[in-house]
Amino acid sequence: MTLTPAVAVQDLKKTYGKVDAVKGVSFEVQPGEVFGFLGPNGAGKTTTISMLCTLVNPTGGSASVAGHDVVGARDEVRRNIGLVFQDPTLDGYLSAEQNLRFHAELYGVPRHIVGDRIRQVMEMVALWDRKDAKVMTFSGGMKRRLEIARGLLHSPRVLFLDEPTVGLDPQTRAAIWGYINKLRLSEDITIFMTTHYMEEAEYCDRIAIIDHGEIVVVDSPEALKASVGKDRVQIHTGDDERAITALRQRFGIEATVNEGAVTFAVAAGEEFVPRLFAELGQPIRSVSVSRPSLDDVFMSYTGSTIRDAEADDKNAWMRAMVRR
Ligand SMILES: Nc1ncnc2c1ncn2[C@@H]1O[C@H](COP(=O)(O)OP(=O)(O)OP(=O)(O)O)[C@@H](O)[C@H]1O
Repeated sequence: MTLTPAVAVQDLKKTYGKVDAVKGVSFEVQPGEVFGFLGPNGAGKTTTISMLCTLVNPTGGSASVAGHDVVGARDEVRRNIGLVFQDPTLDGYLSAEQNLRFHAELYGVPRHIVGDRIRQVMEMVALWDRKDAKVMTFSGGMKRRLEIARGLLHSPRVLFLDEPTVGLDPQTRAAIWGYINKLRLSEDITIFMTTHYMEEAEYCDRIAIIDHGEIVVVDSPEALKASVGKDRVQIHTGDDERAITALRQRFGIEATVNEGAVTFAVAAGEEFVPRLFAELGQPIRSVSVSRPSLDDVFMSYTGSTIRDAEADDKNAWMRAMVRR
């Protein structure tokens, strides 16, 4: 038996005037998966998620969510999805519980189960003891947790999270991920999320790397890291310039100075270290070898780091502003 994919996307496109925000992406998400879109600001993540949630009309291609077409069956799609977007849409003057009741009514959650369901989702994000407090008194992290609870209230098949932890401190981000992981165990749900944080992409079953409106590669974080095929070696030396020249001349390796250490990529890093000590001809004070990170994956598939890609996007935007 083949299951209907939770999300199926075929050559999906979105053009805003002259900007090709999404240039024909195709992928499938299986039921129960946590699937992430990883890419720098401006890569087209929000535009894609907005098309899947029926908030933006595609320019071309097709997509279905929980088996329903995002253009032809918008109401069915909406009934089957939960949304947590970057900008909070809670009513600060209402209590946490009132916000959820309002949403339950909007989504037609049957009256006789609303009370229990509200308690269940609020307990999941550890907010039940704050149910009567006005949302305006909540911290950013509490609001995001409440939004996740609200997104789950009507038991959606697919939960869409657009940058669920952006702007939150590391501790709160870790807590949000704790809730998301708990959620996978307790609810029969598929999670589709976007992020530009490498550490977050690690939590996903599979990720699609998206850059300039195109999917560059889709796979599990482990498989992607293995595909880079090289380890990262960092050495502390007495003279970085000389070490870099020696690496180039003796091994044909291009190294750079990164985080205060001479850094380069090489296959089977641990086996390379003894050769390095024997043949470099320069004093080495310390050495570390690490497996490739998702940063290295992004770099190897796109040719730049995610931070540099974001800086370029910001610069392009600033140039456009200056030209106006
Ligand atoms: N409503 C719009 N009108 C015009 N251009 C848009 C609109 N929405 C997005 N864009 C452009 O489409 C491109 C993709 O934007 P999108 O918001 O999807 O990227 P993103 O990867 O989600 O980045 P971020 O994380 O910053 O939201 C960008 O160049 C953006 O300026």
